Amino acid sequence: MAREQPVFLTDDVVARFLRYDELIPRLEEVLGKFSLSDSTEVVQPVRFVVPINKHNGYLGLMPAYITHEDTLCTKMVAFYRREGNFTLPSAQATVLLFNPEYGNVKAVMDGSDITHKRTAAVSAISAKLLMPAQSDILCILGCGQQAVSHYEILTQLFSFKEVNNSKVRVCSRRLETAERFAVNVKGPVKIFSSAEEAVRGADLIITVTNSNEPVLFGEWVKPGAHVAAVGACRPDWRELDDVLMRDAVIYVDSKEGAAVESGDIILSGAEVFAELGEVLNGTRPALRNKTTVFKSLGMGIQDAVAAKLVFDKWKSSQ
Ligand SMILES: NC(=O)C1=CN([C@@H]2O[C@H](COP(=O)(O)OP(=O)(O)OC[C@H]3O[C@@H](n4cnc5c(N)ncnc54)[C@H](O)[C@@H]3O)[C@@H](O)[C@H]2O)C=CC1
Ligand SMILES: O=C(O)C1=NCCCC1
Repeated sequence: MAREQPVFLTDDVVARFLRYDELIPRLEEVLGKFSLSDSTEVVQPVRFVVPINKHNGYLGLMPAYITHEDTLCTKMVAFYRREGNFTLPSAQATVLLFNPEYGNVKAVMDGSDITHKRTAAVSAISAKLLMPAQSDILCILGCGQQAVSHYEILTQLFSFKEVNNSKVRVCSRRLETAERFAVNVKGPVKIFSSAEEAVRGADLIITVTNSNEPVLFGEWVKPGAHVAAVGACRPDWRELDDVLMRDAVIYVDSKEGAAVESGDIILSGAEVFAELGEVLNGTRPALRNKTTVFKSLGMGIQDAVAAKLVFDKWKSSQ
């Protein structure tokens, strides 16, 4: 039998088929299974990272196999720490979806939309479980690609109050990035030039910066608030200071990943309380009344469920 050639799904096709309402339950299911102590269902090594020193970047390889869906997948993502007017986004991702029985590639997909949506969706799951029951104010630090997807899903799922003519506070290192963000998103934002002013009083704080030093300080954070910290994905990078890491209850996506990749965890010496998946599968509690941090690093299984969803929907549309 002749082998079928892989299909290439461009970013706009992926974006058309990837919907948050279908993605979120699949992420919840796979994260829950990943965090079961005897899980053999979900196989995912810690990301393998190759430094690209000459260009201040990294290439991350993110394979995963999910038995219950029979999904074999890997994402390759190159990411860069740089500021200024580069023509391309600071992360470039490609996803390969395999036929698990024979190992041939079924689909090659642009991984940008998958990366933006699955990361924001996982932060939204953390917010659903861990932010205060009455959460009025959302603050986003960083105004790049991830800030846009986080704004989209968080304002869709939760109703933040109109405070000073704005539901969402944002602050970025450069004012022009924040202004571009405000034009791009569909909805009101209030731009702050001081991160401290943006953060004080917020119930839900998202850090989506490419900083390698703290941008969020425990002293500014309202007791009981929830922080989803998405940047600082290298062992020597920080977004959060030691005070916040010491005082908050810390959740992560993967304990194994956090111990190797998260500068906020490694350098602060903070203890991890639980994986988000343990809350989802009922083995650890969601301490919503405390100040909580969800340290997100990104996982291959998140890309795998998203890629399978896209491929199945694309296939049935043919
Ligand atoms: N946890 C996860 O699953 C994932 C994490 N990431 C990480 O999330 C971060 C954001 O990703 P993108 O939005 O794609 O990057 P981006 O390069 O599009 O945006 C980064 C933003 O951070 C801002 N920034 C830098 N330093 C700042 C500071 N001190 N205060 C306020 N803003 C500051 C920049 O001005 C820029 O607006 C990156 O670190 C990336 O590596 C990306 C994908 C998945
Ligand atoms: O999970 C991902 O995808 C990424 N994580 C950290 C760095 C950029 C991409």
